[in-house]
Amino acid sequence: MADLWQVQVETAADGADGEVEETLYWYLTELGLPHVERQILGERLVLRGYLSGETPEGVLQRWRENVGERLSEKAEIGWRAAERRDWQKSWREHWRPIFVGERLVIWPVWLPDPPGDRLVIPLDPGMAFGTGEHATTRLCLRALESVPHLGIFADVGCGSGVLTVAALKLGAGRGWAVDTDDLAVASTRKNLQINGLQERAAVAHGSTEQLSGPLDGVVSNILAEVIADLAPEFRRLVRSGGWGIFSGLLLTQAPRVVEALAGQGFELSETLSEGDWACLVGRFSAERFRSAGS
Ligand SMILES: C[S@@+](CC[C@H](N)C(=O)[O-])C[C@H]1O[C@@H](n2cnc3c(N)ncnc32)[C@H](O)[C@@H]1O
Repeated sequence: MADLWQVQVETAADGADGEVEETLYWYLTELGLPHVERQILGERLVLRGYLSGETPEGVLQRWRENVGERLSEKAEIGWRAAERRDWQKSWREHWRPIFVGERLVIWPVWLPDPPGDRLVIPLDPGMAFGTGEHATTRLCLRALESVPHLGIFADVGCGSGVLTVAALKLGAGRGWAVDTDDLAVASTRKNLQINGLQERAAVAHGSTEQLSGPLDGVVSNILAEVIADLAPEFRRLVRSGGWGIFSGLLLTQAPRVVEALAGQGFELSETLSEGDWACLVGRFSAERFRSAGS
């Protein structure tokens, strides 16, 4: 078994085809790649990421067929066995500080001298998703900045823990972080420790079944279908008037997810977007939920 798989997608670098790049990022995220490196080599754009070596090669083959159905003419797709140290080296070379919203900066923990005029989130995400490189993470961070009272919250699908750490630094009192992936749970614990916040958040393996309310709010950056399926759970957990921030979805998927959430009393106040990605921001209202008879 390979230590890791290095997955690489190559396409024309020509900017007119930004849509191809967006689509490729989407497919890479769906495959579960936590970080995607982007390099321009001459006329070619190369997107590269690393996946657990436990991923069966058949999964990669099926994935290539799916991508090929839409992009066979435009992208070359390949993978090879790689070692953990390849990933560590390339990751440290490529990941840069990421400035988000008005107040935050995500700072690779191994770099010196973070800026003094921002709330710094030193992070070592390891193999977990949540470096700030992906638009959906940045959208959730921007949305968190805008919530006046974060209170007690849950981060469902915490990945590296970046949203949990940010919410606590932005003034939340306490947090719960859950994820179905062991690597993410370990990464969130590590990042809470790096930030000295381990006493203010509880981390558990699993999903919403690990949580009980009432919470002041929930943030969840997963995938459109998962958020729609979890809508009744979010309602169960969040108090009336509490906030909700949901991402991991494309703008085209937003209406379906909004409908599922609205059925649980969620009132959308804003849809943030970056490229094709969307983030839903709103509150859970008691009235509509009760009148729906649930
Ligand atoms: C896109 S990443 C988000 C990571 C981080 N919160 C961020 O915003 O960058 C989604 C995470 O959700 C986790 N996940 C997927 N389905 C889940 C579920 N049903 N319940 C909890 N976590 C889930 C994945 O393991 C992954 O770590």
